[in-house]
Amino acid sequence: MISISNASPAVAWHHVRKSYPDGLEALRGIDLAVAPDECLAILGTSGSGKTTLLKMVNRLIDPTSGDVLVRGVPTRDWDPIALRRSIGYVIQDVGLMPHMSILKNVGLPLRLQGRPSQERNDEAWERLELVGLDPARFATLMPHQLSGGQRQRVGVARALMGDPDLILMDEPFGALDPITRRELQDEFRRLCVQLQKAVVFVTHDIREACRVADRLAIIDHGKLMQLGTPSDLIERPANDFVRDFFRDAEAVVEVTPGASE
Ligand SMILES: Nc1ncnc2c1ncn2[C@@H]1O[C@H](COP(=O)(O)OP(=O)(O)OP(=O)(O)O)[C@@H](O)[C@H]1O
Repeated sequence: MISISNASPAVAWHHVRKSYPDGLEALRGIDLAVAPDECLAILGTSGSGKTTLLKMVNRLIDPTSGDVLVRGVPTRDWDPIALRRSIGYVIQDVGLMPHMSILKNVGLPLRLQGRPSQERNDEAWERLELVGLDPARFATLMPHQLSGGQRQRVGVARALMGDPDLILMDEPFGALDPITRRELQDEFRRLCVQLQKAVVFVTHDIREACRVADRLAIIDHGKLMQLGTPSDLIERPANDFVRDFFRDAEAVVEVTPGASE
């Protein structure tokens, strides 16, 4: 599924460093690239710099030095609003507008682009179908009438509005029970294969990363420890940190789409 060699990256981090004003070095020289049809998981322990890395893509955070390129253009040359509107973004608590129907919530990105309501509603209807929510039932419901898993699907539907070629997700399945979480992970994996978009997602759950992503970037204390497919990392860990991360590798391999390829 990955075509890294013959396609320019959807996102690339070049020598990226980030120091916060209190002196903390959150990222210490990251080089990483995501192919246009690749799902990359950024994995690491709490505080390792995952979210900082992700938020640089849509310019919620700028690097202290180095470059982040989106579609070949450094983020500092992108207008932040135009950049954000061109990228789908899914966050853990989804952030739905409580007083808007599900259809209107999903249609919001197109509303911000000033697109007519019929067009917004038609596309939102299609996106709900795509994420497995029957629009005839869900379109008119309000967010509080949905379960956590259903709200998460709405978040994914909204991120797909306008057909972005790049989607960012920060712990998208974090707040769900294990069964719903697994179901959504599998469905999201199917969507990734079907839609062939660049997806970058942050998680600290190794099983989730192996289940959903093509490649994993393991970071620790702001440094890239290893980048590779799940089977690369399991079979050839670059160091003890990565080996420890995969301590229960046998169980991980069982759930790994790429591990047996
Ligand atoms: N605005 C800030 N000011 C100072 N330090 C910050 C700021 N934002 C993040 N940090 C620090 O940078 C480091 C990396 O944070 P980041 O949120 O990227 O980690 P993470 O890997 O996503 O963690 P988690 O899994 O717990 O969300 C942490 O030590 C954090 O405290």
